[in-house]
Amino acid sequence: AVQTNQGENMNGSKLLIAYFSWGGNTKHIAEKIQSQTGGDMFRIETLTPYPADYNETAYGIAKKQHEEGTLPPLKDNGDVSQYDIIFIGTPAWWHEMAPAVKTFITSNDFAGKTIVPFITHGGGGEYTIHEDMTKLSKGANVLKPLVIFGDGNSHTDDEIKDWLKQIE
Ligand SMILES: Cc1cc2nc3c(=O)[nH]c(=O)nc-3n(C[C@H](O)[C@H](O)[C@H](O)COP(=O)(O)O)c2cc1C
Repeated sequence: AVQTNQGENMNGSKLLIAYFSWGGNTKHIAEKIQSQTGGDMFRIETLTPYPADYNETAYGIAKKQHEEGTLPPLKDNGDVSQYDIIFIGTPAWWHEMAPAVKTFITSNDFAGKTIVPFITHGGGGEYTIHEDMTKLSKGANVLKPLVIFGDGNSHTDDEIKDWLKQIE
């Protein structure tokens, strides 16, 4: 569900921070972005939750979904219609965005909107997630992603501040 804050700033644009997070890293970064922008928050969650066990999730379900290109159903597809700028956060899962994020993007209309990706990873970096989001979100302007290893470090707040300059 959408948590409403002021939701509006950055020259009157309405901001949404949508993210998927299994282990908490991407959630942590989403919260940092929220505290600097005041955007509304939306947590992307699959209808069937992933198991808490790493191997079961990573090598079982997520790997299979990656190989088969599955779009897992979500608890709530969200609604981006009232927003101008949508931050989309994902962990790198098997060299791409998490399947739930694909479902979120393909079940919303991003035409004419701005997407600002943020990615957390375990050492592999951003892969082709920027290009993949551009292809999936037909008609959106997809800006430069923020790319964070794990849940960040003591420079992360400054990095977010610099990265946000592209939308000011
Ligand atoms: C299913 C799964 C697949 C992953 N695949 C990759 C990968 O391909 N490359 C990488 O650098 N890290 C990979 N990781 C590590 C995560 O991207 C990293 O820990 C991320 O920060 C997790 O975000 P979260 O805590 O919000 O879920 C994977 C983790 C999981 C659970």
